[in-house]
Amino acid sequence: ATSRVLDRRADGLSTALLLKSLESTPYAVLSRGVSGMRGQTLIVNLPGSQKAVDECFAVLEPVLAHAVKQLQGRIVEVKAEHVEMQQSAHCNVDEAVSTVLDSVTPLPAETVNCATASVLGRILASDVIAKEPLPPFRASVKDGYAVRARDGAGRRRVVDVVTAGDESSVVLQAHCAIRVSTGGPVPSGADAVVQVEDTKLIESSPDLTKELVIEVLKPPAEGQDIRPVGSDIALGAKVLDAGAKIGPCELGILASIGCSLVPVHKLPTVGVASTGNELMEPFGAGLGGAKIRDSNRTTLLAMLSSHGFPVVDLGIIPDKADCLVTAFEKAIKTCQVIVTTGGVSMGERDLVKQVLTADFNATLHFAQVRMKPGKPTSFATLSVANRHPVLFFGLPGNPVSAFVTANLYVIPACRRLGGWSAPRRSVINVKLGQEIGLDPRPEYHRCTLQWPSGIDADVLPTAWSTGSQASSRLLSCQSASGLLILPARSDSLLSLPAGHVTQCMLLDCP
Ligand SMILES: Nc1nc2c(c(=O)[nH]1)N[C@H]1C(S)=C(S)[C@@H](COP(=O)(O)OP(=O)(O)OC[C@H]3O[C@@H](n4cnc5c(N)ncnc54)[C@H](O)[C@@H]3O)O[C@H]1N2
Ligand code: MOO
Repeated sequence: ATSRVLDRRADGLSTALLLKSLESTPYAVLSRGVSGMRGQTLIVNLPGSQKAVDECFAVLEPVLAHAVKQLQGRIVEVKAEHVEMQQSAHCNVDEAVSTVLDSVTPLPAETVNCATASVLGRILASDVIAKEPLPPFRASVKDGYAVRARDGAGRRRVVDVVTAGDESSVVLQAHCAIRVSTGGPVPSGADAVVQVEDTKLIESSPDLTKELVIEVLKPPAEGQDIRPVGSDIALGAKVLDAGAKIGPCELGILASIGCSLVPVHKLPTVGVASTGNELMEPFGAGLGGAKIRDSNRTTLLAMLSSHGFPVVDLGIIPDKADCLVTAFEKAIKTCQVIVTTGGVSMGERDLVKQVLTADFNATLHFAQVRMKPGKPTSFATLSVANRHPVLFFGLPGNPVSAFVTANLYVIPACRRLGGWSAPRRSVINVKLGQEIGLDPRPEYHRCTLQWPSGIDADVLPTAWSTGSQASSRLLSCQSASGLLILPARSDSLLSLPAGHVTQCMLLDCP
């Protein structure tokens, strides 16, 4: 009977009540209770016995207030509660990175002309097949003489000279030789090249400008010092795999077979904004009042550019909801990734998450990570019609926290969008050069690395702390080549001793 009066069923609620009842009696499977809404009224069927009602009500009670707000359309409060719930759920760094990467798929491919635009660092979206062989002709490996192997050792008449870039019109006859140079074509009729060191000049022209007769000192083998057509790259061979990153050599391979148009994954455009009423432009006039210079935007724009991603400077956004809304609306039009710093912690002006969830209906995936620095790091995705979802990183305002979390989350996410199959930062083992005290949170401790000299494979790089690790002290990142991944302090582990082997995320290589 209840089903007939419901506008909308709430089967999750009925299932939760059923599971509770099943703890007491297997007959609960026979329950026909339903739940749902009619207008602004929540209707719930509870079981018959008083004991069962008590048990089921205990399940209902914690969600009742939230359900009523939802029914009454108090959307802002409902969203704030969602944010709060997600905030209270700390995740660890690995879970957070996985959450980010699991919600990102590579951007589609575009064809780029590498003769006119840079494709360095881009990821190939499909295999590259050679449409030309290399070498395109039989090429000599040596400076010497093209000969017929079956003529053996002995004297040869020099009938022509071919330098690299030239072709000979002469077809080589028995007991003749044609002078060839490294990389030049081997004339037809010849099946071996004898390097000049294995020959002796017997006779020159009277003016000494031409070689007339030489002697081959050792009998040549067929094919000797000749690179057959396609011996380096065969026609139709796969030269680069989909997923390969284009570096200098890959670019050279494309050049060597004349492949100018390459399908690569698009790069995300990353917008970077700083939020905070206290911020002023960094390189402007002198400071006044309680203002500070905005350094985060400079750091993050430089970091993203140095990783090859196109960036948009979204400026400084004041701590006002309508300013954030306007700035995000504009940024969403051009950026696949939006990075803000500041305004994600517990302050009354920390509005970023509320604006994203309440005004943009973004999905907030996490808002707290068990790490130092970077605890209030937030990640949300926004669905946009007919487009890749927009990724939103609300990084903490502290300059070190912003730097570390951008390295940990933003760079891998941008890489995955750009087609990287293994976008995480590289982690290696290092040996501590000094004792390092532990923080109550797992810490990403900035360090310099001293690389071992010599060839002892067992010697690890030695890591040295960059000093005070305060989240506000950007000097701790200066010259840092890695982040030591340190465990949280416990009663039994207050510090790690010098010589301890620990993991280190490398900052100055992939
Ligand atoms: N009650 C609590 N307060 C704070 C908590 C907490 O859990 N409970 N967490 C602390 C942690 S950890 C961090 S990290 C910060 C992050 O807070 P926000 O992301 O909200 O950042 P702001 O409060 O806006 O700024 C923090 C700090 O950084 C300076 N800042 C901000 N933007 C810039 C910039 N673009 N360039 C240079 N410096 C910047 C800002 O002036 C503040 O000093 O919250 C703690 N508080
Ligand atoms: O986590 Mo905060 O980033 O310590 O400073």
